[in-house]
This record gives sequence, C-alpha cells and structure tokens, in this order.
Amino acid sequence: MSIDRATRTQESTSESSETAPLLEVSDLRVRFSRRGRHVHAVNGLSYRLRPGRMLAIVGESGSGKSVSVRSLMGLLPPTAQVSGSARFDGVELVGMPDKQLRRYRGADIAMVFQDPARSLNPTMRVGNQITEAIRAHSDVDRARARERAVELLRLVRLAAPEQRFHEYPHQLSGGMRQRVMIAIALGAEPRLLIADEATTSLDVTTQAQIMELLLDLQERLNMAVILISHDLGLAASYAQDVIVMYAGRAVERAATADLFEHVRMPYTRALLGAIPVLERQAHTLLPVIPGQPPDLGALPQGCPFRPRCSEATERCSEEPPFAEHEPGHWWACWHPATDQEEASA
Ligand SMILES: Nc1ncnc2c1ncn2[C@@H]1O[C@H](COP(=O)(O)OP(=O)(O)OP(=O)(O)O)[C@@H](O)[C@H]1O
Repeated sequence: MSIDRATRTQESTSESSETAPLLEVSDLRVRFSRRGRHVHAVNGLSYRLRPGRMLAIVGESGSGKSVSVRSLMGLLPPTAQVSGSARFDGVELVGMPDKQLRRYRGADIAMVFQDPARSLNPTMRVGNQITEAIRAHSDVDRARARERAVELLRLVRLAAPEQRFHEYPHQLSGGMRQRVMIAIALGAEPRLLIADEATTSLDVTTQAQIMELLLDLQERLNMAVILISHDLGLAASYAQDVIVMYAGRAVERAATADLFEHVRMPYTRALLGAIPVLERQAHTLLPVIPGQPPDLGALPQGCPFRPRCSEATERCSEEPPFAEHEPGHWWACWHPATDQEEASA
C-alpha cells in the first residue's frame, strides 16, 4: 500500500502536536431509541483533531462513522440521544440548541456528501448556488460574492470557471459536481471540512484528483478535514491519522504510517489482509470479512469482533479497553498482533 505521503506527513506530527486541537471529541455516544429498542450507534468515541490535519474514520458499513460526525452538526433525527462531549475551538457542541448550532453548520464546519447530484439544486445555476452560500455566511454584496464564487471555482480547479458559473448541475460531470459541492462548502471558509464518502461514487482517477484537491486546500487554508470512508487505501494515502471503527466504537487509532506498518487489532489486520496486494496500489473498497458486523441493538458480551475473530479466546468475553498501548497508538484487543507476526503474515 502506498503510504509515502502518510510517512511524510507523520514526520510533522510532533511539531503539530504543539497546536491546540480544533475539535476534541470525548466519550461521544449516540443511541437511537424506538419502541423500547435501543441501537447504540456510537459507543464512547474519543479523538482530537488539529488545524491543517486530515483524520480518516474507516470501517465497514454500519460501524457508526456517519452518525458520529452528523451528531456533531445536529444532523440526526430526534430519536437520537447524543451524550459525551465534542468541543469545537473550545465550545461544546453536544447539547447546543439547534438555533445556535446552525451558526456553526455550513460555516465553521462544512460537510460534503457522497451524492453531489442530490445535494445540488438542479434548477439553479451552479454559480448562483455558490454565491448564495457565500452570502449566507458573510456580509458581502452580490458583485463581490460572484467574484469570490468564480475564485472558488478556480480554487477547486474547475476548468473554464467563468463559463461553468452559468451552467446547471446536469451540464457537469460527477467529478465537476463534486468540485462545485466543495466550492460551496468552502464558500463559508470553514475551519473543519467533513467529507463523508465524498469521492465514493467517482471513478478512481477523478477520486484521486478530488483527494489531491482536498489535501491541497487543507494545507493552504490550514483547514482540518475528517474523511469518512470505506476505503482503507484512500485513508492510507491521504490522511495523517486513522481511526478504525467497529460496532460503533474505535478499535484502533494511530498516525497513518504507524497504523499500517504496525497493525495491532485483528479487525484492522483482517481488513488489510483481505485486500490482494496488487489492488492495494489502487484505492479499494473495504473487503468482505467473513461473518456479519453485530446487531447494534443486541451487542454480544465482551469484544464486539469476537464472533468473527480468528484470535478470540475466553478472555474476549470481557470487553478489552481502548487504550494507548504504544505512544500515539491506541487499540482495544486482548490479543494484539506483534511486529514479528506482521512480518510473517
Ligand atoms: N435514524 C436512525 N435510526 C435508527 N438507527 C440508525 C439511524 N441512523 C443510523 N442508525 C444506526 O446507526 C448505525 C451506524 O450508522 P452509520 O450510518 O453511522 O454507519 P456508517 O459506518 O457510516 O455506515 P455507511 O457507510 O453504511 O453509512 C447503523 O447501523 C444503524 O443501525
């Protein structure tokens, strides 16, 4: 797997660890309750994110990735009960009234989703959609907002931005629409951009271009980025830190190069091991691991990965704590892999 970039960026870890975190999530929990049934979608998630860094949250479908970030933005249905803490620039988001939260949503914190075709207004020229986003968050006149919209289209590397400004979403390709969505998100000059499977529906070449763009913007604007993805290859190539989620909880977390070079958790190892070596060069979707993730409404006792884990023993009926076992490297497992095992795998 290509981790050159991760290795390079990891070198700056100690330097950036001096910077105060922009986002500090502690023991975040989300529970959906309906007719007496409780679904624990997020179970005690904690992480810190500094400006100018990209954190990837990866895991199989249903592991709680999207719910965890949507809960920060107040984008969950009323059946969701959110607890714990998420401090953005020192301000607590959990429990903040929606009216107040709206000031952050789309402004300081912006989100880009998987499906730009659905997120864009089909009846409105793309330039006007960006102009509106700019004016919604800053006090500029229409002419200045239009200039800024063209600048943003140029920033997201859309060819012929003046011409594209006047086009409708259906006149653009999927990759171009995703660039427009990013331009809209950037219109408010967010300090945190959350990309939720934002490149999943794109072909591999366009996906790489969009990711390069995000990386460039992150560095130039000192923006923090959370990348939600099924795609381990994508995480390895672009993010500086990775959290692997399983059954609503973080099961392994480390700087990217550390995680991929010293995999500890059997679940992460299974995810990596199931990717054929040749395909690791390309960005591949998460492979299928035998068995199913557990029902979040009826979690097994102990480690939630136990029923699918080749290393499981009696001890795993007790839940392993998620702890920092090596500097900067966290995992939740009684039987972590060693470097020797990794080398012979
Ligand atoms: N509105 C809801 N009501 C009840 N349960 C929900 C609701 N939304 C999500 N969930 C539960 O939360 C779990 C986690 O969902 P989430 O969308 O965060 O997973 P994910 O890891 O992002 O997966 P995917 O990539 O498929 O979106 C789901 O398995 C589902 O059981």
